[in-house]
Parts: sequence; structure tokens; C-alpha cells
Amino acid sequence: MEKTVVEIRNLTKSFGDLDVLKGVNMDLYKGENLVVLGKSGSGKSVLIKIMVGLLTQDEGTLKVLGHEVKELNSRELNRLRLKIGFSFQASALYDSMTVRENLEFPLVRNVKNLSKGEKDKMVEEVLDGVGLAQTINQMPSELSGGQRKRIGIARTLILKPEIMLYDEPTAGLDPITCRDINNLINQVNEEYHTSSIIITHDLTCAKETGDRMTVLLEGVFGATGRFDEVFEHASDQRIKSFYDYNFIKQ
Ligand SMILES: Nc1ncnc2c1ncn2[C@@H]1O[C@H](COP(=O)(O)OP(=O)(O)OP(=O)(O)O)[C@@H](O)[C@H]1O
Repeated sequence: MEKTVVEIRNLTKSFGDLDVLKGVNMDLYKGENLVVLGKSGSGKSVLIKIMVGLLTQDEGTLKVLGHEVKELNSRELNRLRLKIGFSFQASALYDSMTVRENLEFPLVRNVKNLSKGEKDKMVEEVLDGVGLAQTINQMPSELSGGQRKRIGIARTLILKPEIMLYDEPTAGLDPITCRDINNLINQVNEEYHTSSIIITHDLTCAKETGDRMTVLLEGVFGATGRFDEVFEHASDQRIKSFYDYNFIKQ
């Protein structure tokens, strides 16, 4: 039986009269890439925020690595967050720091008693892992968008997370760089044994990275499965139009 690392059951969240999540069910299995698709404003960010304890659900349960997130105190929540790597849409590097300093930052904040040698080794390993060893002394402004995205992912990986959350990993990148990032997402799961949730509007990214995908439609997940199961034989018009827009009307 597959091990579940995130388990969501009948989750609801409203803001005043706006019912955003209306009974969401979702499982993230250990080692898989799960793609979450949905229109702008469908509630993807709200779901992620509940997952990392920045918002609390109204009803239902959300367990991450066996912990019901809403029941954790702030110390337990911080400990859990260290196991979740969050790759933001903007790679959010510190512009005044070199690549090395950017990568050291999470170590300095979160890991006590590391020697300089240990720190250097961890930085060099993770940078090599994303194929950018040569950029170690460069400033973020000297890097391309794709390289900055890779460094952002490396900075998340340095704490060896069990779960990776990618928010629009290919947004704003050209098709070739998108493919490189998609390959990197797959490589990360294999080499770091992470389980990942990838939020995207990009169906090529979904197809290339997702073991399974799920589409958030009007507050619930409308369809879940492999790419071909969800899209290529979709009967739901809302899912069909998502597919047509990405692959036909470009
Ligand atoms: N703290 C909040 N207070 C009130 N409304 C909120 C809050 N957070 C989100 N919402 C509303 O919930 C809905 C879902 O927002 P969310 O940010 O989750 O969308 P999304 O699917 O991530 O969209 P996008 O793809 O554009 O990032 C939106 O209508 C938004 O205005």
C-alpha cells in the first residue's frame, strides 16, 4: 500500500460569503509528483496556506506527515515547516547576497553548530545538484531567470525537505528553460526522495512532471489521475476547455 504524506478530507474554507474550498479530498503519496491545476482564484494558494499553517480550515482534516496541521503549536508547526520546501513563483533570492550566501542563509537560520567546512560542503553539493556549481560567487542579478529559479530550488533543497511545494515553477520562462525546470523537478524527486505538489497553469509542465494530476473546479477536485485519464478523454467541458486552451488555441 502506498504511503500517504499529505491527506486531505472534506476540507472547507470560506471568506465571508465566498466559499473557496467546498469539501476538498486529496492524497499526496510518498515519492510522487502531484500536479494541482485550477483557474486563477480557484483556491490553490488557500489550500497550500492551510497545509503550512498560515490559514486554518473551517471544517475537515488536513494531515501532513501524519500531523493534523491545525492542532500543532507554533514550535511543532515550525518543525513541520522545515520538512516542507516551498519554491515560490518569484525565486525570491536576496539580491545583495552572492549565490553562496543565498544558499547558506537557510542553514544559518535553521541548523545549529555547523562548521564552515560542513556548510561549504552542503552548499557545493546542492549547487552541483542543480547544475550551477560555476555560479557560486555570482550575484543573482548576473543570472538568467531559469538559473535564478534553479538557485531558488537549491536553496529550498539544502534543508533536505521531505515534501516540495512548487508554485508556478515555469511561469515567465521560455519553452526550453521550462523543459529544463521540468527535468529538474523530476530529478529532485529521484535524487532527494521528495514528494511534490506542483501548482501550475502550464499543461506541458503538468504532462512532463506529474505522475498524477488533479483539477480544482468550483471548490472541489473535479478529476484526478494520470494526464491521459484527466485530459485526453475528458468529458467535463470545464476540463476540456483547459486542455484546448493550452494545446490548441495558442
Ligand atoms: N485572506 C483572504 N481573505 C479573503 N479572501 C481571500 C483570502 N485569501 C484568498 N482569498 C480569496 O480566495 C479565492 C482563492 O484565492 P487563491 O489565492 O487561493 O487563488 P489561486 O487559485 O491560488 O489563484 P492564482 O492562480 O491566481 O494564484 C480568491 O477569490 C481570493 O480573493
